Amino acid sequence: MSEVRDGASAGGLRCENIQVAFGGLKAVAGVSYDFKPGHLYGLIGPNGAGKTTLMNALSGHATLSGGRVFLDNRDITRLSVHARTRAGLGRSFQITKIFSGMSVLENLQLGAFANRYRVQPFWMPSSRFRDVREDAEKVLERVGLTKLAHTSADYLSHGDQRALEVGLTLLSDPRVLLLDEPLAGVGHERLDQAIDLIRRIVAGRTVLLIEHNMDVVMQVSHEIVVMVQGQLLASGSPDDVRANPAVRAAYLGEGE
Ligand SMILES: Nc1ncnc2c1ncn2[C@@H]1O[C@H](COP(=O)(O)OP(=O)(O)OP(=O)(O)O)[C@@H](O)[C@H]1O
Repeated sequence: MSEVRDGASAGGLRCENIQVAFGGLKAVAGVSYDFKPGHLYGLIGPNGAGKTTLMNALSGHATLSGGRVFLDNRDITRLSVHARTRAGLGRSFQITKIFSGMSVLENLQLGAFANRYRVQPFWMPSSRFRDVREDAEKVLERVGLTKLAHTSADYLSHGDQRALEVGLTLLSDPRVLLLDEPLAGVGHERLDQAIDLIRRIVAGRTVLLIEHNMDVVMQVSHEIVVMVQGQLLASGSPDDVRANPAVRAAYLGEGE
């Protein structure tokens, strides 16, 4: 487990009675939680439990049928995705948002440009802007992709694609980071490296991580939050959650 950085005063994310429905299906059925600054929360639960939908609700990608979201005690429920990003909330996706046909660095420059100027001018390469280039290069190094800067994103391994994806999220330097399966598809032999990367980039940020690999999520999280059928079943330290009979019955015991 990584240390909680002292002085991480900003980055509190709180949700109250979040509800998201798809037709008659209550994908998230009243979730309230207080995510404390600088802590890493592993969000786990069986397939279809509502984890991604809850993340979408927090990031503004899902329409709420009820509830409120607060970032540092500011009500952000009605803010757009972009306004939430500007307020300090970053989000990565399960399905990669990388542009094919562009290099790793070009992807980051495009993201950095959109982040700073909110539009991409089609008449001028974003690499011409020094601030954009610097933002991109800083992130490139942080996610360990410097050597692959000029490689086409199409030829990256799954692990490097995930690293680029996380890098795109880091461009806005979010205080709160929502990571949806950032290790999906990463080969066993690259897993330790990928975990190291996650640990490095999340230091000092508030993080909500969806991760299906139980060993990984128990290893990196300060606290585990368990969802089942759109609701919170339990939360607590990895050891407490692992030992919780209700969690074992509903989830961890699956397939045993
Ligand atoms: N856009 C959508 N339209 C209709 N139903 C949806 C939509 N998105 C999710 N659902 C449904 O909502 C429920 C919760 O889905 P969600 O993807 O949030 O679960 P999850 O816990 O993230 O699952 P997984 O671990 O498989 O990714 C599921 O029954 C899913 O089929």
